[in-house]
Amino acid sequence: MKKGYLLLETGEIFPGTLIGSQEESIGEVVFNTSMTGYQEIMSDPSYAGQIIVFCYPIIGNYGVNANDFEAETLYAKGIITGEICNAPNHYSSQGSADILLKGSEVSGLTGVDTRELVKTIRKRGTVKGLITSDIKQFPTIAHSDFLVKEVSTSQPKTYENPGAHIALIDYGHKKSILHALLKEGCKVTLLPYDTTFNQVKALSPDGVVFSNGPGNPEELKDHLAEIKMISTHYPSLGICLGHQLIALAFGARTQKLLFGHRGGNHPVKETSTGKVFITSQNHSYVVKEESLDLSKFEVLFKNINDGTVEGIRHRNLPLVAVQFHPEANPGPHDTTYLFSAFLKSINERTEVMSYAIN
Ligand SMILES: NC(=O)CC[C@H](N)C(=O)O
Repeated sequence: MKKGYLLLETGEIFPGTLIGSQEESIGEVVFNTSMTGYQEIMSDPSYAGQIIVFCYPIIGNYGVNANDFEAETLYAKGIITGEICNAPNHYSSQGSADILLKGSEVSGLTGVDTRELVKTIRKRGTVKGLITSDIKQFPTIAHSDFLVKEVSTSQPKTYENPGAHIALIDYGHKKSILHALLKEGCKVTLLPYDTTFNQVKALSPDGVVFSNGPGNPEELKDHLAEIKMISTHYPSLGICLGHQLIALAFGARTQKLLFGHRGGNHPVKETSTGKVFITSQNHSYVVKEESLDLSKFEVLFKNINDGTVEGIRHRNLPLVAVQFHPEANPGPHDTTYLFSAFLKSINERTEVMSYAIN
């Protein structure tokens, strides 16, 4: 048991015991309030560059297994827990969370006062942190926010199925998004983040999904013109980073929240009906409502806790984008209907429809 620390760039020090690779690691410290789903959270590529603090006091009690990964590897920079369970008990368990961290070369810290740490982040906002075995000066390392390239597929990959053909633009997709589309019977072609309109056109897909992903959406500003062309010409669904990119592409702006929304029980309200859905979320940035062109878009969902934009719909195009994760995993399945609604919008699209570029 090796003693370690989480040093925050704002000066606070949180002692604990090193777990996982036990290596020194620096990242943006964010917290997740989900009570379950630690394996899916740890393997969600949207956490690239971040150190995840689990608010739930014990992590690892039901182990990890081959089916619950959201990506091939873990991209997070570290894991912080109150307690980690090294004797998991579940019929599907194939190993412990600590062994997974070690095998994936991800560092971590357990035995940390996560309540105090979360209160600190809520006060300070998201800050950088260093997992280390000794207390030292906080390093000044140039930090890149352009993480999408690291987590996106480098080559197109096709998953055959008899249904509608969906191009899934991969900014660091969670496998659950791919699986939700395959479950709808779709053929899916996974495409690199920098795929152009002409490359999409060459595939003649029936629709396009813009995936989740890590970092600041503004880092992808060079791709916005292509994103606008693609989402103007094909029925499109944006999820999380994909939602932010669509909003930016149509001239809106994004801003960083003080400490983001990460958890499995974020309530959102459908503005047209007042109906509330409980959603899974993981994001730092939001679309600024006042920057949306309301003659072209309507706000489809709003977060009940802080009133931020959780979804938008184009008034004339079959284009919907949501800030939360309809694919869940972890989290409630209240909004999985958005995938079938997307497929419906594709099937109802008639040949004569032609969309003017907005
Ligand atoms: N899950 C995501 O796609 C996250 C989007 C973006 N990186 C954010 O933090 O807001």
